[in-house]
Amino acid sequence: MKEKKKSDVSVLLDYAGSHKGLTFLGLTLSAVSMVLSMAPYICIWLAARDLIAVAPDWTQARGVARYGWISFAFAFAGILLYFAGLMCTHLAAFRTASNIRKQGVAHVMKAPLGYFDANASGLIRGRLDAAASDTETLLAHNLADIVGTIVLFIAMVILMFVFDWRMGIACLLAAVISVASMFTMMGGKNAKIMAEYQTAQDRMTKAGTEYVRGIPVVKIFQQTVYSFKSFQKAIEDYSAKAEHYQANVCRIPQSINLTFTEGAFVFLVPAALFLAPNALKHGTFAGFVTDFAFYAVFSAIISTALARIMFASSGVMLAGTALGRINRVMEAPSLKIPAHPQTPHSNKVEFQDVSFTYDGAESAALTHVSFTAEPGQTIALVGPSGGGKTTAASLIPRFWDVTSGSVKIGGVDVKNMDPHVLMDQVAFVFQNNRLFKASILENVRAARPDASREQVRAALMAAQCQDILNKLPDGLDTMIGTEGTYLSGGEQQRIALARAILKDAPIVVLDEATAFADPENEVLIQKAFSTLTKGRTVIMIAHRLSTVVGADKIIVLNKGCISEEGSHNELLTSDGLYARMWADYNKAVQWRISSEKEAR
Ligand SMILES: Nc1ncnc2c1ncn2[C@@H]1O[C@H](COP(=O)(O)OP(=O)(O)OP(=O)(O)O)[C@@H](O)[C@H]1O
Repeated sequence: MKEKKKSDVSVLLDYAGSHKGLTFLGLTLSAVSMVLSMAPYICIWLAARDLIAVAPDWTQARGVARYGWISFAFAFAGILLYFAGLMCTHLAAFRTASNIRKQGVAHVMKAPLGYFDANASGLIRGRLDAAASDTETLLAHNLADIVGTIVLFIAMVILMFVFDWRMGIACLLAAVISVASMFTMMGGKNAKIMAEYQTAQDRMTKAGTEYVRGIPVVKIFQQTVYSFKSFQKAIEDYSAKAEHYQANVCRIPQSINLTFTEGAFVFLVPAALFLAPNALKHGTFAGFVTDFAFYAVFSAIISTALARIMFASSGVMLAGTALGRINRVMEAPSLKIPAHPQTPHSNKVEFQDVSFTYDGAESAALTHVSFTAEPGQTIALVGPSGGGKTTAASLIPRFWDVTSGSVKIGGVDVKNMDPHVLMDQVAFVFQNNRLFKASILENVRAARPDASREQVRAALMAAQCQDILNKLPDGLDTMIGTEGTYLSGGEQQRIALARAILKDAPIVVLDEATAFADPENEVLIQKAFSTLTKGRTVIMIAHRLSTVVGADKIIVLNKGCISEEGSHNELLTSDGLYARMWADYNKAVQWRISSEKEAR
């Protein structure tokens, strides 16, 4: 049997968990308060009827004051229940929104790290935050208003038809036209247009963020916003989608709605005139006027109710698109966790016939790559740009999972290891070191939260960071990135090396990027490297060939394949790609030395 598709609201209510009942309680209270809110209108009508009946001797109308009190009591009770209902729906809405945020973050945490390359964490957070707040409005206000108004409508229809079904129809006709015009805005083609409009808004926000990030480049090259084609296109696209949405979805229904909401009694006067002769024949003029007053008063409630529905229905649409955004976060792929994790027997790292293609890429980034790093060995990955070095290194911590073949640590496929054990086994130092806006202590301690201050200090010393600590005002407790405390690229890298040293993992994956370091920094970084790599299995991505001369094995990756492998001397003898790269590298070094000499 085909499974019935759940409505957006019930999917959202599932996020409320144990607070779902509170939402229903809030909705019930809101519905009851709406029914009670009709009482003052009925009392006004009853008072008007009594007054008209005894006119012009008003003193005869003894019940009027009583109606006033009853009306007050019902209005007061209605307001109290409405507030109690709102308290319930608000509590449930806050919990639902926080559950959405928590579940979204928890789900994304299970995604492979590579997922964050294509989905910036800021964007995911922004998407979740905005979607959660949109649902908050629906669950806290809109839903209660919709349920309450529907109940109010039903009660009104019953009441009106009990009095005079013809006047009832006249009264409701305007309402039906209004509601029908509004419903044409929802669902089908219009929901698609609304979703496109929201997506265009998302895209513009994303492109705006990229533009702000790229402002330095724009300024340096004296460009204008128009040089940021994607941002310009996103703005134009958003503007077109917004106009399309206004023109095709909103304009006509909202005009009809406004006309009939404000003029809910347009059909009432003709109906009254039509029914007047017969009514006057069987009753008094006073009775006829009173009945007309009843419907005139109720048409005012219809206007209020319609305005409420109109406001609330936009909340439903907004929540529908918000749910779409939440679903996109929830669709993030999860890292497959083994049911029976295996423990590695050693620190050997093996690539066995590994091929890997990025999602959506036309060609493979790695093809049939096999190599082994024995425990304690240093393996250098070298090769032209785009050869696959970073990709190969990223497969060890499961940034991505191999397309075919296997990556093993100590004889166990990384896919069969407990992810926590995998992370404990391997320390990473990437080019983009990602220091947080926090103290140096906290930055280094991120690798091992239970480490003492002394252990952190020792790791910093081993990573040659003495000079950094000496020059900073608060030493270990200096906040990085605030009040002018900024570190150079080389200094940041040494802090990141301290973090890896503190982690004390038996396997180290290192993206050696000293290109931006000055000679002094470079010497210190090299010393920190040798401390970090001593006695460990090291996979090193090398950009500068001087650092790989001492490696146990050099793997030359070109266009995703291993084109050569061996020690430095072996590769020079075989006179292939590596030998050419080495010659080029030496030429570049010679050129630098001679230009520096000339400059002096
Ligand atoms: N996230 C990604 N999505 C799709 N393709 C990618 C992605 N990252 C890298 N690639 C592609 O995979 C191939 C290998 O890239 P990789 O970054 O591993 O090379 P590399 O040898 O580390 O290069 P470099 O020395 O310039 O850092 C390249 O063709 C690259 O365009």
